[in-house]
Amino acid sequence: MTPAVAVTSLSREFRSPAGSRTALADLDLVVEAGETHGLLGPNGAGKTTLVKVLATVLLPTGGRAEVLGHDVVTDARWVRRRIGIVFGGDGGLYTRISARKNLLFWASMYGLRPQAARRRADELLGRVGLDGRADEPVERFSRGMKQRLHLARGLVGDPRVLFLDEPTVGMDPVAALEFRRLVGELRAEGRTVFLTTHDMAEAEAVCDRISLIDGGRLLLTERTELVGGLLAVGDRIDFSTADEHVPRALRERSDVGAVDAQDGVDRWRLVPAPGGDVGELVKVLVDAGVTSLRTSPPSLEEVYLSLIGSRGLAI
Ligand SMILES: Nc1ncnc2c1ncn2[C@@H]1O[C@H](COP(=O)(O)OP(=O)(O)OP(=O)(O)O)[C@@H](O)[C@H]1O
Repeated sequence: MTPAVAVTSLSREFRSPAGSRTALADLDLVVEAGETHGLLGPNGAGKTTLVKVLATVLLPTGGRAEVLGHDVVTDARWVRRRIGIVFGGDGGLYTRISARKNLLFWASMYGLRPQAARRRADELLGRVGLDGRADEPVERFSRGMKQRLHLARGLVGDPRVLFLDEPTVGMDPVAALEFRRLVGELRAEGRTVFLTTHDMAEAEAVCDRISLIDGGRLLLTERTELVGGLLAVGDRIDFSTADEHVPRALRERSDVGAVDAQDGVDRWRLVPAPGGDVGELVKVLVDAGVTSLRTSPPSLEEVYLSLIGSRGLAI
């Protein structure tokens, strides 16, 4: 099947009198059709630039990018008709008019007749939970409500591929949860969702695969559930004990990397040292009388911090 996104040796330089800056450097990436793919990376990594190139908003300076098998430069019109774009902020929304009128306007831009446009607007307003405020000017909306309207706008053209740049910034936890449900629905409808996020829990919850980029280069692409296995350390072991000698004694062992107190009464987390045998450590813990043992692979956040580390602060 033709991939939703295929990027080959893609580069993008920004030139200015002060010098040139490489936002994307020789990037290769494939996003399969129907996949929900998350793009992670520190500030300035090139995430927005990549999404803009794929969405035909920005021209690449080298390499090639295709959406659904069509070149984003030479076939930009074809691509535009099949994608939806959701960028955060106020841009792209007409704030003096209502949410409904915004959607009707965008529906007319996609060539929908008035009746079909009204139906689409109603359906989308309900889908993003704005039906109760549909006729208020957007300038009265909170940031999260504007973000939800952006989402609705991105869906007006019934896109096969949806690009979302930081889609849940400004959403409250309930709206963010609703957003995850919505992404699940879009996925079930066979749409491809390509999203950038700084929210690791969100990426873990909604993405089939994750790509990590830094300095305009691709560091890795992996299935979300396998990302934890990329760290050359064993599973974490969570346990409960009221006996403070237990964590202290564990820290003395050469096969233990760290033992840290966790949220909750008498909860601890043991991280094995590289090469530490998780099975052996579990036995040690059982013999020490701990309770509520649970092992889990390293989280996406741990992998991210381990791979990107303090580079995330050096833009
Ligand atoms: N219009 C522009 N002119 C000059 N440099 C730019 C422009 N847009 C982006 N850049 C530079 O390109 C690099 C990548 O920026 P980009 O916005 O793609 O990063 P990002 O990964 O989306 O970051 P963030 O997580 O902060 O949103 C940065 O160094 C940025 O300063």
